[in-house]
Amino acid sequence: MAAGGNRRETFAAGPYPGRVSELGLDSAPVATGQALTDQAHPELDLWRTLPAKQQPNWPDQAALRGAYAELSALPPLVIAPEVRSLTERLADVARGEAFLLQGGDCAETFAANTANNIRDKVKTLLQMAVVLTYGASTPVVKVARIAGQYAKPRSADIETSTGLPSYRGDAVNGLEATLAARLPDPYRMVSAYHHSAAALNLIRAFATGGFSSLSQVHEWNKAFVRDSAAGRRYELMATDIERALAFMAACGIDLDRTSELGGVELYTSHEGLLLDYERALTRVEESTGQVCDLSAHMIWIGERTRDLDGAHMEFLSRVTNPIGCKIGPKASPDEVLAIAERINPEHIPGRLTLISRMGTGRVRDALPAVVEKVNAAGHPVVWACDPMHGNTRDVGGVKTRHFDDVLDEVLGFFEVHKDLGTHPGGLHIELTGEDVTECLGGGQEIGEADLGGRYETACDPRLNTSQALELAFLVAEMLQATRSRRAQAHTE
Ligand SMILES: O=C[C@H](O)[C@H](O)COP(=O)(O)O
Ligand SMILES: C=C(OP(=O)(O)O)C(=O)O
Ligand SMILES: [Mn+2]
Repeated sequence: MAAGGNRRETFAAGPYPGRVSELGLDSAPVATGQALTDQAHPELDLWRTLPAKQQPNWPDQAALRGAYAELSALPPLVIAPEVRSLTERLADVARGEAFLLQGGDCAETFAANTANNIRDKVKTLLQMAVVLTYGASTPVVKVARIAGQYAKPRSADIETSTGLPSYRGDAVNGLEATLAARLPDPYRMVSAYHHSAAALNLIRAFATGGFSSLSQVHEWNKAFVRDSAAGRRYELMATDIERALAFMAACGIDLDRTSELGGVELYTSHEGLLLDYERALTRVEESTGQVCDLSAHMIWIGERTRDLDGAHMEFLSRVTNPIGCKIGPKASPDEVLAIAERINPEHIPGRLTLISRMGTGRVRDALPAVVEKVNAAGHPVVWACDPMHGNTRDVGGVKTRHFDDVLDEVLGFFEVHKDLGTHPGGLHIELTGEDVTECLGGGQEIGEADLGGRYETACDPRLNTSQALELAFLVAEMLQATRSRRAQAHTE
């Protein structure tokens, strides 16, 4: 590929108007902190020559270069061996030997990046994971949307209600409804890095301390089942889990030791939207030469930026992290196969997770052809279901989702995989550990009139703790059914 030649071309689109050379991308040595291009790895900057959707219009290009230089010099947030171990875990999912649980905020904010919020989110995710582990009788790979989910793609550049530029995540601009707050500031990417580092520090402590031991997480689940009307429906399964744990303890398994490694494995993820941020935190491992985006373990490409000839696909195809790609109802089977070929030409199991987000009305008719096509080509993908983004609705100007729609899309996803004999590999959920009132329904029967109570999201409506746990219990039942069907087929 004529990398050098391409970089001198005029940008077709994207955040940098003018020629690359005018920005000093191809001349200044990296060490000065002025360059945006790594002279040793020009292929990692090829994306700059392609149209990049959903990038902020940074008003100050010098500030962008400054922020980029600062980020490039900072230590990575995660390390390459962790990234590789997540790929291995996801390979287990692709083989049908594990289940993926990915969840967290739609948009993290700096203000909500507090110890309690982080604790409660991690707690909810771990509680869901224990229930799902029981349902699936396989390990659950836990990946949080946390410590970096600070950039948002938006439908409109201008917010209708205020006439202001849309909020694009705390890494870009502020949520406050003033023109000054909504102006993109590249140094917010540096703040996002520091907030991510602080969150990760706490998450790592939670993961290794007694906080996340199996018996502790089960105690929380017992409290949910005992103390809430929504939880009481799941008493039977909670009792079964209790029995299973008692059996393990009787066998001498220490439930307070969270794993052989002495800690629960919790990985981080976010949408790889801001390519300058992702590029600045992409590093080449000295010992292996492996290129990793060390801003998180897993990075996903959104529904709005997954164009095959776009900058996101170009850049993220070059990092070796596990990559997710959102697949909406309009994606054709050929297009999805092309995405698989592009991201994972070597068919590495665990490298690619296809996250369908079709909507409850479409999943049953749109997903089968996609799964069949990718499967027939022998791609070892993880099939995950995001039952949130295809089910957003407007109720009196408030964005919400109904629990029944969320559940029905998951049900449809399981039905499709059952019919095709493929593994319904995972769930991708927007959730919080707080008792918010952003999604309708669930055992608490949140109604339209309740939405105003605690509607706190900076972007999309999230399941609250109770709704998230209910979903886990219901999906665990679906997984149990899948398991007994498999066992039956085995004996026939
Ligand atoms: O999280 C996903 C998208 O950023 C979000 O759904 C876009 O929302 P919008 O349609 O309000 O811009
Ligand atoms: C933007 C998101 O989803 P999608 O790309 O599927 O719309 C998201 O996951 O927050
Ligand atoms: Mn969202």
